[in-house]
Amino acid sequence: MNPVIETVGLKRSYRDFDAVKGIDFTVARGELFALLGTNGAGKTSTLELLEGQATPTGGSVRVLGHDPFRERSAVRHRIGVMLQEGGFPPELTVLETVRMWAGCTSGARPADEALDMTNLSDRRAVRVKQLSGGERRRLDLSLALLGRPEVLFLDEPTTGLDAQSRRDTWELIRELKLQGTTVLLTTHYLEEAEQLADRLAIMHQGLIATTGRVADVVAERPARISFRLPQDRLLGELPPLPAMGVTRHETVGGTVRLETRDLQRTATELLTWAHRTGVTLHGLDARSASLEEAFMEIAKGLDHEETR
Ligand SMILES: Nc1ncnc2c1ncn2[C@@H]1O[C@H](COP(=O)(O)OP(=O)(O)OP(=O)(O)O)[C@@H](O)[C@H]1O
Repeated sequence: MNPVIETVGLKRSYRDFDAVKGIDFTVARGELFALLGTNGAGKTSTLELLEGQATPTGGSVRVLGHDPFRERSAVRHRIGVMLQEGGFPPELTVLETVRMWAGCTSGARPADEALDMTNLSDRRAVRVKQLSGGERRRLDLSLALLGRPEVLFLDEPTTGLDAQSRRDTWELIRELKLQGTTVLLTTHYLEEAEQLADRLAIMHQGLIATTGRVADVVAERPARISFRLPQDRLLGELPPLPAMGVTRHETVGGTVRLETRDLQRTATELLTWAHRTGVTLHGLDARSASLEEAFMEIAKGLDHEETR
């Protein structure tokens, strides 16, 4: 089946600065794809190309089988866009804003329905300038949903939302997905990507550093074990670390940190040794890699490569 979104060698430059340096990805119908990345990685620049707000410097982008910039009229009414900054007239009320937007949207949902979806119904008479930052984000989302879009572009949709509103928004996004909406989302909240994304890409300095399902991206990273040995014990007393499956180790401020690709084996051997020798491992902690670690390592690792 044809992908709903497809980029091939996509590039975007601002004068002589290359913000997006050639990226390839596809998003299938009904999928939620998350674009993550460090500040300035090129997420918004990419999103704007997908939304048809700008034309690529190189490569190509197709949305619903069309060039979103040149064939804007074929795409515009089938997509919903939530920008980072909505920029609404500050004097209009919430309801007036939604009605105004609905007037420019073919087949729009009733204004009340759109406000209900983002829990803004009780703020309908409030002027936009009086809304809190989080309420304004929810108004942005209501407007993006007005035209019942097949494809939804969400640029940091939950920035500034409190924990409850964030979870409500996640629930709404899940419901939209269940109804078949394809979603492309950028976020700085790794938990958001873990909760929602079918697949994700981590961008760094204009390139995709890694992409795949959350589990696949995390599986590329080592698990970690940390503990403190009693003062009269040395790390050298443990069985040979490579034989325990340890791929890297360090001791920082008395805490031993081990990395392993086989958490069960390394943890078992460590605990067996501790039991046999009667050693207490203080502050013992063992955990699989998280998306956050994958993210940090990518940002750190690529910076090292660049400064080499
Ligand atoms: N209009 C512009 N002119 C010049 N440089 C720009 C312009 N817009 C963006 N940039 C630069 O392009 C790079 C990518 O910006 P972009 O906003 O796409 O990053 P981002 O990944 O969305 O960042 P953030 O997470 O901070 O929102 C940044 O270095 C930014 O300064």
